[in-house]
Amino acid sequence: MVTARLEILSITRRFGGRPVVDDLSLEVMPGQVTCLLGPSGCGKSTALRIIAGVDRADEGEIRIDGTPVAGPGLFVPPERRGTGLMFQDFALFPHLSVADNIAFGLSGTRTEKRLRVRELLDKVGLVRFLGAFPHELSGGEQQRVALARALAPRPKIMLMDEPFSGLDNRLRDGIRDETLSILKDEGAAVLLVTHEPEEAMRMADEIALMRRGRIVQRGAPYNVYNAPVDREAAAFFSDVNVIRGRVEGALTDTPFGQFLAPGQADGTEVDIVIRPQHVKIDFDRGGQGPAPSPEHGVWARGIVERARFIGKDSLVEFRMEFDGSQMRANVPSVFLPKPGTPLWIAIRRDRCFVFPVTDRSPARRRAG
Ligand SMILES: Nc1ncnc2c1ncn2[C@@H]1O[C@H](COP(=O)(O)OP(=O)(O)OP(=O)(O)O)[C@@H](O)[C@H]1O
Repeated sequence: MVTARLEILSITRRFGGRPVVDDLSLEVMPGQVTCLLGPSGCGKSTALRIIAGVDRADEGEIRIDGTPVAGPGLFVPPERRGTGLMFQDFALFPHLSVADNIAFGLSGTRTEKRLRVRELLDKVGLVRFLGAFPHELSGGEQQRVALARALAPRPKIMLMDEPFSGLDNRLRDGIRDETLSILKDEGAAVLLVTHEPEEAMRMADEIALMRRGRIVQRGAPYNVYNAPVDREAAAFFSDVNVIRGRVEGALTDTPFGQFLAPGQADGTEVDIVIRPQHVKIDFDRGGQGPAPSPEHGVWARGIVERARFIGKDSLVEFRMEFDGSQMRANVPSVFLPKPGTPLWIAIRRDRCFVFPVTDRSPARRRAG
């Protein structure tokens, strides 16, 4: 069995008595990218800072290649942990050339250093900037130099905190892909902190979804997106429709007919959650209903309240005839029906998630 490069064992960090990182455990294997994903303030950066060794946990242990580097009575300083760091403000040293910036943390002979700098600049496609100074480079180019600098000493673990957030939107996708391929090439274990689900899905082999200091779900991006643990996890990745119902005999009534709520006791309130991109719509055909198409699922009638153009899609909002609840559909080809238009809406049961309502579930939105 391959040993995990990075093992985080039950770390807790409190500020003013409040646990900001709360009994968090995680491991990252060599060559794997794990994204610590969560909303602002959930404790991601604090966790990363503890792993880097720039902060200390109150409890728990950290191991690198099986060797403890932090734990009760033990603290290995950051520079001896063999980790590469890349933070949001990846400031390069302004008075050093690109080559000297990259060579900064390197040991070895001058020739060895020169070769490594050259190899990395080749990887990030910036050999021509070898002698340039940071202010002569664009934001994207500086970011690539920062990556080269972090990778230069061949860290076994790369810790990255929102490394792309300072970049222009148009640059970001390209640089993310390029960074990913360089990281894979170097074989480092990567832990990347982000609050953007798209970034995590694009970069990660594994997503660790974090909330209020804890990891609530871990898995491949596909699984975390398609099998969320609860309503909040589903809603973190996209806007969601929520149909609230009460269970009677393992069934709950919805505008789309009865839904199974297996394992839920009578009287339990449940939320049926579906993403707007999984909602289909069809015309009313003079009151005759939609054309039968079992692949689209179960149908219900709604009245258009609003339709908005949102780039390549449009977002259509409905009020359901059944109970006045609201639903939204993302329609891929731009389609802007007028308010008041009756339309049919279909959802597939296998695209819906059913969760019992908890104290934290906001109430269903109602029209009017
Ligand atoms: N040194 C500190 N002293 C007191 N509170 C702190 C300290 N560092 C962080 N916190 C608090 O801990 C919480 C988590 O902060 P952290 O930066 O880890 O969150 P985050 O998930 O990385 O958020 P963001 O994405 O906004 O950076 C916040 O409420 C923050 O105010």
